[in-house]
Amino acid sequence: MAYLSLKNVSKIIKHQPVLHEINLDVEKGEIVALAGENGSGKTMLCRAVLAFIKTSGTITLDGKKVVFNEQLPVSAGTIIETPNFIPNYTALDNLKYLAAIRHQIGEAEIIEAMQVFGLDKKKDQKVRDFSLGMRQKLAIVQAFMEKPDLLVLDEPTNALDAKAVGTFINLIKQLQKAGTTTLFTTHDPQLLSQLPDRCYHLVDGGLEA
Ligand SMILES: Nc1ncnc2c1ncn2[C@@H]1O[C@H](COP(=O)(O)OP(=O)(O)OP(=O)(O)O)[C@@H](O)[C@H]1O
Repeated sequence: MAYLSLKNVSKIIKHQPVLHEINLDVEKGEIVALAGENGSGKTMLCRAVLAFIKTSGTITLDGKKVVFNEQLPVSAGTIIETPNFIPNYTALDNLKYLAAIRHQIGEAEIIEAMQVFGLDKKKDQKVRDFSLGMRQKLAIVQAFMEKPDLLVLDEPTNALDAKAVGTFINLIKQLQKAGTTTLFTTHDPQLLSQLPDRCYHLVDGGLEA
């Protein structure tokens, strides 16, 4: 069985099908991209995999069922839409606050993760003074800093400059070598051509290879 498996996953909101009979298998360590027009269902699909929304059909991770609103069977790092940080906290304190939920990593590991985008130099700056791109980099750092088994990243390179997109591509490929599985959405043709092992298009809630 595939590491991440979706079987006939559908979601209807207000009589409108937003996900339609989605079947998708992702092997452990694969990098899979979801592309598609605005409103085609990419974010919904990410939310379904993360158990944030109730769907019909079956989603499994590592052979275990994903159940709405319950803890996922594997560790997951996520970016879903606009990253939410506490504006009056520094970048480092925001990450420490998040890391305190699982108690898996300490300050040294957090700062090491921040170094990927050079954010260690900005660690004592309050997030309210961060640019959009800096916030996005911080969102990527919070997603991978605990080295989760699965990354589900909704438009991870939004607001990133070309150099930072390159850094992101290298990062995800490095994590892949360590066994991380990544599902991400994007509108960025550069990212689509350079990063994923496989790419799917969503059209009106349906998946096309
Ligand atoms: N709370 C909601 N109530 C009703 N419809 C919703 C709700 N949230 C999302 N939708 C609808 O679900 C569909 C899929 O939305 P989704 O956010 O997954 O699109 P997307 O592919 O991520 O788009 P984008 O590229 O703009 O981020 C859209 O038609 C949207 O209007």
